[in-house]
Amino acid sequence: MGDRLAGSPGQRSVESAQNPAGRANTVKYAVIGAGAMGYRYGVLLQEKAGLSVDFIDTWTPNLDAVHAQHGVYVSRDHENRHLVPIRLCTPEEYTGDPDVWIVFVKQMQLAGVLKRCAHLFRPGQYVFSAMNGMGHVEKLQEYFADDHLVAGTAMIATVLNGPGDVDFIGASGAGHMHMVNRTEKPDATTRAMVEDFTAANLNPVLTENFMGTLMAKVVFNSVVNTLCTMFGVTMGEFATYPGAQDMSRMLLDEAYDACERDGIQLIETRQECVESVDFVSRVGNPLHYPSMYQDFSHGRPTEVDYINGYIARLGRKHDYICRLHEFVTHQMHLAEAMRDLKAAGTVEQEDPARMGAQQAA
Ligand SMILES: CC(C)(CO)[C@@H](O)C(=O)[O-]
Repeated sequence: MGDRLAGSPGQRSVESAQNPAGRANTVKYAVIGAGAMGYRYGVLLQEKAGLSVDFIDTWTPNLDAVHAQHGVYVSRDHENRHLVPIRLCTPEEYTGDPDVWIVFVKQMQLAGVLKRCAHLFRPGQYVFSAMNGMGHVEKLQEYFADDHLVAGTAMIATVLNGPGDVDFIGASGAGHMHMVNRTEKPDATTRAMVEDFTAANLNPVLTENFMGTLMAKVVFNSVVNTLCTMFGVTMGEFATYPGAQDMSRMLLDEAYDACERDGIQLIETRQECVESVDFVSRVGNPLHYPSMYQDFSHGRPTEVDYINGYIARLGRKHDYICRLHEFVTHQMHLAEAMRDLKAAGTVEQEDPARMGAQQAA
């Protein structure tokens, strides 16, 4: 274990020692992006796997809250809210040299955050990210070589209640994730990460199909994230609609057609994906509002361009027009635009009295 990060040029050697959880493992992690998923990965690696984890963030209210309360408040399914001490600072304040960076930043903020962290990146360090959507890999490649880049997906629901306050949705050990090397060739460090993520109860599955793994999650999110957000419903509420599976199948078929034209072999069949959307919505996370809804309801831009929009662009690349995904992308942007107009007071709020008068007329 001690030499698992040593070996090839530019790689580092990590001393073998027992960590507090009694495992022979001294990999140091640092999380960039202390939001919902960043907290979930970092806190679980720290608490369950007993590993050293630092957190870096750029959102001042989050930094202020964590410093004032000396940690992050963690709940599970809205219960058992307790304080977990963590080390959190800005990229400019950070002086550590982790072995593996874990990156969870919103797609549209990633380039700026990586630029602020650039002085911290050193040869030999690995990067891992399981962000929603597609667009992050190219940005990470600007700083990390392909043989030090591990991507992934997380079927793990988490909500940031506010600065320094996170809610892990689902029972301990519920949910799972996939990991895949950019080179599609797992190495010793990747296997060590799998071991750490397993100890952290994140249930990782290692694959050797880069695009097929990442796109399987993008197509999943292209259904539940976008539809739940547009209609302001939980995943469970969506699944109760009798036409939910038909809608899933329509969006998924088009997404699979685009992927196939690009030579991407998804790790799930179309039918498995329809069933996965249904199962995760109905059984896995019925009470969860997907992360896109959390952005939308807090007045932030959504990641739709990196999910449905990405699928649509993939199709266009092969002269295949994903009409549903293009339309849904527009609808989501329309919803964002109308939300912003209402917030700015330039669109009349619904007036029940006026509505009644119109109906009577
Ligand atoms: C839908 C989801 C819960 C799947 O893990 C997650 O991707 C999310 O909230 O965006």
